[in-house]
Amino acid sequence: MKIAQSDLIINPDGSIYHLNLLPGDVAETVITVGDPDRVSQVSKHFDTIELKKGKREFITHTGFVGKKRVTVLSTGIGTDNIDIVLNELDALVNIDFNARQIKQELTSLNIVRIGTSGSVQPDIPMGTILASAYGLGMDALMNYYLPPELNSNAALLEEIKVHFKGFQKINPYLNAADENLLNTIGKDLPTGITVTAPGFYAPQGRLVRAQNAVPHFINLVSSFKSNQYRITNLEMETAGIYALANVLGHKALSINAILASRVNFQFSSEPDKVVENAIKLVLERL
Ligand SMILES: O=P(O)(O)O[C@H]1O[C@H](CO)[C@@H](O)[C@H]1O
Ligand SMILES: O=c1cc[nH]c(=O)[nH]1
Repeated sequence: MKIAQSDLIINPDGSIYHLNLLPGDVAETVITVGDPDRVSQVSKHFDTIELKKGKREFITHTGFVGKKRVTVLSTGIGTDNIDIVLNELDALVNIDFNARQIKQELTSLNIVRIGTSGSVQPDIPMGTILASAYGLGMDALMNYYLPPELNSNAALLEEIKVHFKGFQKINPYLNAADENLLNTIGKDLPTGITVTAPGFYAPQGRLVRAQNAVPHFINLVSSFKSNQYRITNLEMETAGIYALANVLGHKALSINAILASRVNFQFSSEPDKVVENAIKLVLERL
């Protein structure tokens, strides 16, 4: 079946609508970062850079790290952007743009997010590099997709729903990291469940001037425990990446540079250093 022009939008130069990339511009290993300025912080470590493209907040550099072709791409903030990035990355490798049809042979991308995040556990201090074993979405993205069959954990999600039962406005979704990426790039790192929030302030329990509808949000989040699992940190993209990667058959891992300690009410005085550590760790382990 042909995919409609309104559903898969291809620019006059043959590039995909938002990412502004041509099929072939994307490597099979894709690093995503939220901040567009972080793209060159990553690609400055590449041995060669073959292309730099961008549109809006979606900046892409593709090049080589040793013999491995790697793309680094900024997503901007939030799972609404993740919807665009994951669908357009998938289309670039799995749709024939001329025929507007799904290819016979599908490509599974390795997608590694390098993001910043806030810890909700006292033993995970600022400066920690943490791998997300699970992404727990508190946003609405996955209300619009059929859930993935792989890498979900229905029993753990049920326990989480019971824990958050007083907070009826959300329909949380839970997806696991790719096991192989977790055991290689995430090797020996602290792990946990990463909560993906639909905002930075009240949706992550911050109080500035507007009053919070969920006043003890950090306590609620940090007190969840089930066997070896607990919620470790808060950010704004991981759960969407894990869920859509699983829906579309890609492999994903999120690496978090912990900049805030929400239990100690502190924010890092050297955020760039922490992010640089996370970038180097990921590139060494690709
Ligand atoms: O540093 P990045 O990757 O943008 O990630 C975190 O930082 C942003 C909020 O400041 C959100 O995108 C959050 O997920
Ligand atoms: O606390 C934090 C820090 C970085 N990014 C977030 O989304 N939250």
